[in-house]
Amino acid sequence: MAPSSRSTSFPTLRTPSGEVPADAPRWNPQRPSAMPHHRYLPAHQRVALPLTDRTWPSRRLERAPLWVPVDLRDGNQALAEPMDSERKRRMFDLMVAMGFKEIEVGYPSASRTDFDFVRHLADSGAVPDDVTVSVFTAARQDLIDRTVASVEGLPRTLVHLYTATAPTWRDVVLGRSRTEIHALIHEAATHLMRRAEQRPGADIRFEFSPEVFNLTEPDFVLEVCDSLTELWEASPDRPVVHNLPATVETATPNVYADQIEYMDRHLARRASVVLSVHPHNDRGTGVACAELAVLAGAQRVEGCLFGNGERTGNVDLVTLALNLYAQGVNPMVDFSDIDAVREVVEHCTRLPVHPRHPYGGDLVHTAFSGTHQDAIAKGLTHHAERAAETGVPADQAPWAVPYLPIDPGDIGRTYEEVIRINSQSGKGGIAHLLQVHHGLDLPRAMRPDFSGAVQHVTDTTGQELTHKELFELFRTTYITPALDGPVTLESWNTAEPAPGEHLFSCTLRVDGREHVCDGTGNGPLSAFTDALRGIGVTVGILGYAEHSTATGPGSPAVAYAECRVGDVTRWGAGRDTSVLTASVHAVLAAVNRSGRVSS
Ligand SMILES: CC(=O)SCCNC(=O)CCNC(=O)[C@H](O)C(C)(C)COP(=O)(O)OP(=O)(O)OC[C@H]1O[C@@H](n2cnc3c(N)ncnc32)[C@H](O)[C@@H]1OP(=O)(O)O
Ligand SMILES: CC(C)C(=O)C(=O)O
Repeated sequence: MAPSSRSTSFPTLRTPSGEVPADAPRWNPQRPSAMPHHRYLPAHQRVALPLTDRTWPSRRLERAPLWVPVDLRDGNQALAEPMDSERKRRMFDLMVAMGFKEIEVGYPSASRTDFDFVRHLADSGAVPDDVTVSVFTAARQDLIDRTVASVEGLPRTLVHLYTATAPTWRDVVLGRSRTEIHALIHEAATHLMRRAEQRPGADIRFEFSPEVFNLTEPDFVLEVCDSLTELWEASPDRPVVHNLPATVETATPNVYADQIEYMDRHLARRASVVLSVHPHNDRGTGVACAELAVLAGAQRVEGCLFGNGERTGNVDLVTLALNLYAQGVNPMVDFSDIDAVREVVEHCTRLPVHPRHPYGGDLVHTAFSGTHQDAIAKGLTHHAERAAETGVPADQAPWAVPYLPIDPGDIGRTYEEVIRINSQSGKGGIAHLLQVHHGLDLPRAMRPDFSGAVQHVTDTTGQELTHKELFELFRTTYITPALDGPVTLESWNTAEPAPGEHLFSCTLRVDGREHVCDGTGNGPLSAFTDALRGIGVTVGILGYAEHSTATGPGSPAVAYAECRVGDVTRWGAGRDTSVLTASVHAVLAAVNRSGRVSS
C-alpha cells in the first residue's frame, strides 16, 4: 500500500513476520474511527423525503412490470471495449428471442457504431412488429438531430431524453440554476417534438429522465416532468415515459420506494404517464430498490442482464424477473435456458458472470456442504415421489425442495450440478451422486463408512471429487479387494441338495497356495462363510443388501455385505450380472479388507 500522507493512517498492528507487537494499538470501539465517516451525509439530509403515509409496504408483487433492457446503451457505455455491431446484434436478437418488448438500443449521437447499429436495425427489418426500440440522447439540439436521423424508417421508437436535475450536478457539472435547467430541458424537448413532427407517419414517443432523480428535490422533478407531459401532449393511448433513475444509489431501498410512491401520487395526468425506474447498484441494493419501487407504483423497469452497467452496474433484470418467477408470478421473459443467455451476455460484454450470481452463476444450484446435500437429496426424492403419487409430471408439480428456491430444471440447469463433493460434504450427498449417476443404492448403514473414505481423500488432496472419481473410489475401496486381495476364489460352485440346505465348494488361493474348501449352510452365503473356515477365517454376516443397477436382463447387480471377520467389521461390495456372484464377491471383499487373513 502506498504510504498515506494523512495523520489518520492505519496503525501497524503486525510486524513483517506477522507477530502482533505487545504495544500495538488494539481495535477499540470507543476510539474515534480512523476513517472520516463524518464527510458523508445521510440520505435524509441530502434530499427531502416528503412521504410519511406510505402504502407500498403492504402491497404485493403480483405481475411483472415492463422490463426494458438497456444493455446496448447504459451497459455498453460502461464497457472498456464497447460492443461492435456483431455483438450488438447478437445481444439484440437474444433480447427479442427472450420476449422483451421495449429495448434501448444505443446512444446514436455518441458514436458511429451506435448510429450505424440503429440504421442497421431500421434497414434490416430485425425489429419485430411487437417490439419498440428506444434511443437515448442528451438535451442538446445537435445530438437530438442526429438521434432522430438515426431512427428514420423504424416503425416504432421511443426517444429517451435526459438531463441531470440534482443540485450537485446542476451546480458542478452544468453550472445552471433550477430555472435554467428547466428551460434547457423544455427547449430540448420542444426541439425533439418538432423534429418528430417532421416525420409524419413515424410512431415516435418520448421518454424523459431527470438524471439522479433520487437526489433531486421532488417538487423540481414534478415541475419538470409535468411540464413535459403537457408539452408532449401525452394521453393514455400515447403516454409519456417518465423514468426516475437512482443514477447513483445513495440510500436504503425504502427511501427510493417512498420517492417513487410520492411521484406516483403526484405526477399530473397520471394515466398518460408510464412511471419507470432505473436503479443502479452502488450500495448493492439495486434489486431491492427496483422491487420496492414496483410496489410503490413503478410500471416499467430499466436494467441490464446480469447487472452490467456503470460502476457496480445497472439493476440486474435476470434476478428481478426470476425473483418474481420464484413467487409464482409470470416474469413475461423467457429464462428457460439461462446458460444460453449468459453465454451471449458474456460474449457481448466480455465480462464473466460471477459463479455466485443469483440464478445464473455456475455455483448457485450447487451444494458442497453435507447437511445441505442431505436435505436436497431427500427433497428431490420426496418431490419425485409426490409427483408420481399425484400423477402430475415432476416438472409441473409444486416445488418445495430445501435450499433450492426454484427447480434448476426450469431454467435449463441439470441436477448433475446440484450436489458436488469436497471435504465439506457428507454421506447423504455422496450416496445421492452414486445413486443418480451409477445406480448404486448404498445401504444406510454403509454410508458413513464410505463417507469416511471420501473424507480421507478430500482432506488429503483438498480437492473436489467428480461423480466418476467417487464411483472409482467406491470400486477400489469395496469391489476390487475381492479380486486382488490376499484371498482369491480360483473356482467355485454351489448346490442345493435339499430345500434350505446349501453347499459351497471352492478353490481358494491364499498367498500363492491353493486350498480346496467346502462348506454348508442355510443359504449360499452362509455355506461360503463356512467354507472360509478351511483357511482359518471366521466370518459372520451382519448386514446384507442387493439390487440391480438398471432394468432389463443382463444389467449388473450390486451386493453389499457387512461382515465381522475375526475381531473387525468391514463392508465389501460385488458387482456382476449374477446376483449370487455379486454377493459372494461382496463377502470376499469384506474378508480381504479385514486384514485378518493369514496363510
Ligand atoms: C447517467 C448516464 O448514463 S448519462 C449517459 C452518459 N453516456 C455517455 O456519456 C456516453 C456517450 N457520450 C458521448 O459520446 C459524449 O459524451 C457526447 C457525444 C454525448 C458529448 O460529447 P462532448 O460534446 O465531447 O462532451 P462531453 O462528453 O465532455 O460531455 C460534457 C458536456 O455535456 C454537457 N451535458 C452533460 N449532460 C447533458 C445533458 N443531459 N444535456 C445537455 N448537455 C449535457 C456538460 O455540461 C458538458 O458541457 P460543457 O462541455 O459545455 O461543460
Ligand atoms: C436514465 C439515465 C439518465 C441513466 O442512465 C441514469 O440516470 O443512470
